[in-house]
Amino acid sequence: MVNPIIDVQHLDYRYPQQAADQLTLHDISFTVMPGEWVAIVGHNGSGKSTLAKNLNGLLAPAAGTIKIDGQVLSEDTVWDIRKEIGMVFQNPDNQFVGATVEDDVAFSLENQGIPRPEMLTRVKTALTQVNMQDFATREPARLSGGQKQRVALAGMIAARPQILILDEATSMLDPRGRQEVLATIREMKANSELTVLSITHDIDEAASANRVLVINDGQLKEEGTPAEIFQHGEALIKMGLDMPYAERLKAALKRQGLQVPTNYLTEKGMADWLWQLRSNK
Ligand SMILES: Nc1ncnc2c1ncn2[C@@H]1O[C@H](COP(=O)(O)OP(=O)(O)OP(=O)(O)O)[C@@H](O)[C@H]1O
Repeated sequence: MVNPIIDVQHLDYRYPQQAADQLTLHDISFTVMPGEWVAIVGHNGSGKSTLAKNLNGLLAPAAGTIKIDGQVLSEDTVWDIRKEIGMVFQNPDNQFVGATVEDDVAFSLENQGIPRPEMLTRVKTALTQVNMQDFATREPARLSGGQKQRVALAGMIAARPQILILDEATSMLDPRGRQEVLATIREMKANSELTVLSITHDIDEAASANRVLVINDGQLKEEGTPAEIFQHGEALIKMGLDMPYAERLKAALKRQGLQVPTNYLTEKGMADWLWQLRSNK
């Protein structure tokens, strides 16, 4: 039997300045299987980043347990567990440690004791995958927000963690840049049993997941496939997601009296359905 790689049970979290009866995360339980891609959505301030920081021990729960790859997260295991988790934040500024882009991407590899020739290959490949190969000798601080996010992602690609947590990690990229990064992550998943947890407002990123968790007011409110979650239409906006174009089109056609498919369709799926409708006339 395969065990979950992430197992969260009855997690409560409170920030130090919060009163004893206040919680930022309340009774959150979920599991993620190895190789799964899970998106976490929810409106601003619902507790998604707080959850991500609990998962790699940056914050310590008030109650509940977190198991990563079978190990209970505690003061004793946190350093081992962090080696398995790569995290990319919305604002990667605080994550840069190297004087140049390539030094920065190499940093975690040096810590892992990877031999230099392999390190150089991995750094180069990772920078090429995120389209930053021409910036290898630049200073990370001088890059744009989107470029910084690409470099932070390259660091994770090179380090090859078992679990990749993306906290709004594509938010500063333009739509094409986001698609490129998502394609890179899909490729990484195809080549290894990478588990991805992505916190996002981006509908395409959420649609790339196998499963979506909806967090509201610090609680896990819903869980389902992207198709199940996207059927909520207008309620998606309350969940912190933008409604996909195909769903907006469906809603508009429905208002015109057309019987539209109830299952979730991509833009291509919607276009195919419209073609079929037209040829059946
Ligand atoms: N360091 C902190 N100290 C105290 N409260 C905090 C701290 N960081 C976040 N919070 C509060 O905890 C709640 C959850 O914040 P969190 O950043 O986890 O939400 P989020 O869902 O990730 O939001 P966003 O989508 O805006 O990133 C918010 O009310 C926030 O104000």
